[in-house]
Amino acid sequence: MEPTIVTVTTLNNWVLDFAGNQRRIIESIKISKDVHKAKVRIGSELEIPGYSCEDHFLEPDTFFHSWEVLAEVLKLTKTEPYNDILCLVGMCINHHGVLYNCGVFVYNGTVILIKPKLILADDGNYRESRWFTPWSGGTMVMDFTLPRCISELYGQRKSKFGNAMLRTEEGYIIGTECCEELWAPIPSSTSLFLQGAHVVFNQSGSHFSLRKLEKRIDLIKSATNKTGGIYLYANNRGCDGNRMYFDGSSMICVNGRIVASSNQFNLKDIDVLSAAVDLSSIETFRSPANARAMQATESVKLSYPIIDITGFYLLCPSVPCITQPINEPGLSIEEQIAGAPACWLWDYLRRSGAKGFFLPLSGGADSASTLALIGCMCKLVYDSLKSETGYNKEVIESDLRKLIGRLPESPRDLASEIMHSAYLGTVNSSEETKSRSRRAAEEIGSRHYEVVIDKIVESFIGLFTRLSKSKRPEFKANGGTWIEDLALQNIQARSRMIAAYLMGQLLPWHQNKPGYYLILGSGNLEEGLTGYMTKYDNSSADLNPIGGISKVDLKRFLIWASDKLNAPALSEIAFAVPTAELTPLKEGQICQTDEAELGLTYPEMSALARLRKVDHLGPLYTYKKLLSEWRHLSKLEIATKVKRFYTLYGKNRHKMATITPSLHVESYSADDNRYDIRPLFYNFQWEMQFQQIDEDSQSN
Ligand SMILES: Nc1ncnc2c1ncn2[C@@H]1O[C@H](COP(=O)(O)OP(=O)(O)OC[C@H]2O[C@@H]([n+]3cccc(C(=O)O)c3)[C@H](O)[C@@H]2O)[C@@H](O)[C@H]1O
Ligand SMILES: Nc1ncnc2c1ncn2[C@@H]1O[C@H](COP(=O)(O)OP(=O)(O)OP(=O)(O)O)[C@@H](O)[C@H]1O
Ligand SMILES: NC(=O)CC[C@H](N)C(=O)O
Repeated sequence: MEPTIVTVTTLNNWVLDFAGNQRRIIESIKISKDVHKAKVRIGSELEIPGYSCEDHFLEPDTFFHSWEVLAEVLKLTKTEPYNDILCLVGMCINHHGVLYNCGVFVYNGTVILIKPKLILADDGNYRESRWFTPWSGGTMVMDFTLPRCISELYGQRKSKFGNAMLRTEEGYIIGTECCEELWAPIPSSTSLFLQGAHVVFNQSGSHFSLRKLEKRIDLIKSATNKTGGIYLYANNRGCDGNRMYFDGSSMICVNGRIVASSNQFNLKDIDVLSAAVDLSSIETFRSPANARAMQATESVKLSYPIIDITGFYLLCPSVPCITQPINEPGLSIEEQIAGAPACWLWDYLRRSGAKGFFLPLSGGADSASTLALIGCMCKLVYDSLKSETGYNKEVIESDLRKLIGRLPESPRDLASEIMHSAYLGTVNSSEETKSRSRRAAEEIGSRHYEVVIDKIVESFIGLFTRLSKSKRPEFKANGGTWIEDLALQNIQARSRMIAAYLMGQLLPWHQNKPGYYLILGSGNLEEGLTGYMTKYDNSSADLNPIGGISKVDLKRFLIWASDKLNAPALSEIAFAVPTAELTPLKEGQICQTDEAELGLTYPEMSALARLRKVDHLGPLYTYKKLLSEWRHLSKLEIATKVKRFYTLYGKNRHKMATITPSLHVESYSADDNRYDIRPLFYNFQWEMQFQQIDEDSQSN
């Protein structure tokens, strides 16, 4: 047996919060040593400045403060009791005027090696090459002159910079790769392991998206299941100031099997994962694998430079037992939909300085889902308050005291302080939705109000009739045109948002609290894509927790949440027919339903949206693909649905410019600002595209 103890840290860091990030990094090193007696501590990608700094990576301040934080790490690890632990820290570094995304190896107060990222992440949400350059110096290592704040500490003037591996006193070889390098067809870790690395680290900034963890686990396991070795994967966690949620799930893997994993969703600011691993198991795994050996001997031509870590022994001879493999982590879709937004909302709330949320609650599935997510957040906060210890408990307690002035006695108690909702009814609203809205709010614990907004709407219409010399717009049901009908719908919806901002501002004052409440919007992903919402109503809240989630998944989530939160009204809402309630009721009954107005069902929209964004198909190729997928429909029916979708999408794309910021969840997200980068307006006649669809669908 050749045992050692390693730790992988998952920190909830925040962009440019250098003081906070420093506290968390320092504390994580202390825990690694004090609690876990570890020989190795690795942190995530860009943990010092925070992953999502974006154009702040162009500011010299970001680099300057990052070095200052690294100086504190050097001071901590220079002497007893926090020396003799190899640390890998993530930060940005300017070398000869080129900006690199780097991992910095530190041992006993010395910078041993700076390893720049070799392959940058540039797809989907990522745009790293806007700021950084990938290292293209191959296996070259150069001298790096350390800045004065480092050299003044202990006199180290130079360090190594480049693509190298490290060697311990016993001869164990250590390498590292950075996030995207694992996602490439030939990961850097493969050549590191083939060239003899025993342990490879991965520093990641990998965001949550539904069903993505499975792919990540496959990649992590595949890093060692053919080459053998120990793989330490450290990811960020939390909302670091943007639309993404970094979902932790840091892992330790030995010869293709996961031996430890941190949670995907929790509220720990500092999460240190450790494992006792047997280094001798690598040789026994490797030696029978001839194919590996053949490629290993071939790969020596690449020949990484090796840097010795003087005085560092990786072995911990007194480890009593080795950590055993665990089941692969994985949560249901419902748990993922609850987990990511709940954590993201808590980070957003505590970091924004707001005192709570205000939600226009219609009694429909979208706003009820938003309410349920707040319910899940309150439960998570309360459960964490009870279960956490030490640093993490102190942080949760301090955040709660700042937010509500005390510690809550239950999730509902917390909700009653921070969650506020209102049914904003008009003559077009029904008793059913009003009652469902009230009951759902009560069950979650939201302070609920019932407000009638007819007078506001009427005064807007009055404003126009004075101008139009009494020419009064009418609903279509009352003999008006579509133009009149839409204008009358839109003014109701838009008035709601204005009323919501008024309530979000004045309710805290009325409740003798300082501050303001964040206005929550509740447009689902398909509504955003097709523009089935009113511009400057739902497009203009402060944040929208469900904007990246499909209505199909939201329904499943509501039924699940109804059970978990003991809130029966949520499941009643999930089974109700979605309706905007913006047009007159017929004999007290709803006559406007979403799917009938749109001419598409929500599952159909979800499928079309996936083909547009994930498969990158335009109208004609979408139609062609669906001919084989939707065998239950005729050519003509498919053509009509594809054209309807693309007409709505093309006509309403402009609404994405003012869309409420939402958490990134689904791979076919339509968030124009960061993820779905496309024009603001189209010729939505799609002349050539639709003509070809027509020719084909009308032929035999
Ligand atoms: N190319 C372009 N670039 C920039 N802006 C453009 C534009 N084209 C129109 N616009 C602007 O957009 C406006 C039209 O958009 P908008 O005001 O949203 O109005 P619009 O899209 O016409 O109507 C909203 C639709 O959403 C439906 N809906 C469904 C469910 C719920 C709700 C709800 O609100 O609760 C609403 C409602 O039934 C209606 O069909 C135009 O009046 C114009 O100001
Ligand atoms: N009567 C209402 N009271 C308060 N808010 C409302 C009311 N009607 C609409 N809203 C707000 O406008 C948003 C958009 O309405 P929409 O009809 O699209 O969603 P919904 O009613 O929540 O769900 P569904 O589409 O499933 O009926 C709602 O999510 C809600 O925030
Ligand atoms: N930061 C990165 O390199 C991201 C890599 C990867 N594509 C992911 O989504 O996790």
